[in-house]
Amino acid sequence: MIEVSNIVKAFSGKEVLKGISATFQKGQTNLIIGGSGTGKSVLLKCMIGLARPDQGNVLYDGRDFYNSDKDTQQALRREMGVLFQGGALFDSKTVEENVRFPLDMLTDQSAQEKQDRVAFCLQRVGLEAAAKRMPSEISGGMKKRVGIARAIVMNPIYLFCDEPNSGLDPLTSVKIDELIKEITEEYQITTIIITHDMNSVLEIGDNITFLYQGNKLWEGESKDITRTNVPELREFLFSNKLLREMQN
Ligand SMILES: Nc1ncnc2c1ncn2[C@@H]1O[C@H](COP(=O)(O)OP(=O)(O)OP(=O)(O)O)[C@@H](O)[C@H]1O
Repeated sequence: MIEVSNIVKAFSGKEVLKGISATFQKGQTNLIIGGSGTGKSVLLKCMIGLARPDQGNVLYDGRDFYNSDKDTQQALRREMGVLFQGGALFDSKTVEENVRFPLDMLTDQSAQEKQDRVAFCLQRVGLEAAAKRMPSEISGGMKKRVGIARAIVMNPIYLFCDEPNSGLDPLTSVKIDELIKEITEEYQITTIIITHDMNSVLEIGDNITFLYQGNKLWEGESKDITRTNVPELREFLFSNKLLREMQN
């Protein structure tokens, strides 16, 4: 479980997060949604230690990230897997080298142990046959799968995904969503996903946090979201034609 409490963050005097509190449960896909520039990525950066909040705390199963010493922060970081927007693969490395990279950097595992773990993760995302290929030789959906395999290679307790569906066709998006949800449930990971994808909101939103101009305006499950009375959330949701038609 991750708890953020009263997170405030400003850049050059402009507050982009105005006191965000939320709880993200283990074994659930927790979505953060909201319009452009509303603070989703900054919140994610505050959670993973890439941007220090001006106020507030981030607790990882009770462990306070910003009030810990450097060694504890380092240990917590190793418990986090991150799927970056666009995949962030190394173009000059093969698929399996990309997945192995965190093991090379952060562990002293033997070559055999690493090979076994990489093979397991590639098999888990259905990419065992692509191990020797270069990122330039695989599709966008496959690249996301490589990113997921790399994000789970260290056996994370917490998984962060920044727009995992960006640039994918609807069918591939659904498959990526299903894979992230399966992995979350199978390994009981606390997963946080930033998304703009309405299908994800409806299909895998165990818990949804809606941000608007740096404030949290709504939190709940996907089954309740379309019945919301929050005007900003309604406007956000029903700018989507399909949802508008479902309403009628
Ligand atoms: N390093 C920074 N320096 C100054 N301003 C920043 C910085 N990072 C983010 N911001 C500002 O903070 C606000 C929130 O940005 P953020 O990237 O969190 O938005 P977002 O909700 O993730 O949007 P999008 O969906 O478009 O990615 C924006 O106004 C952005 O310009």
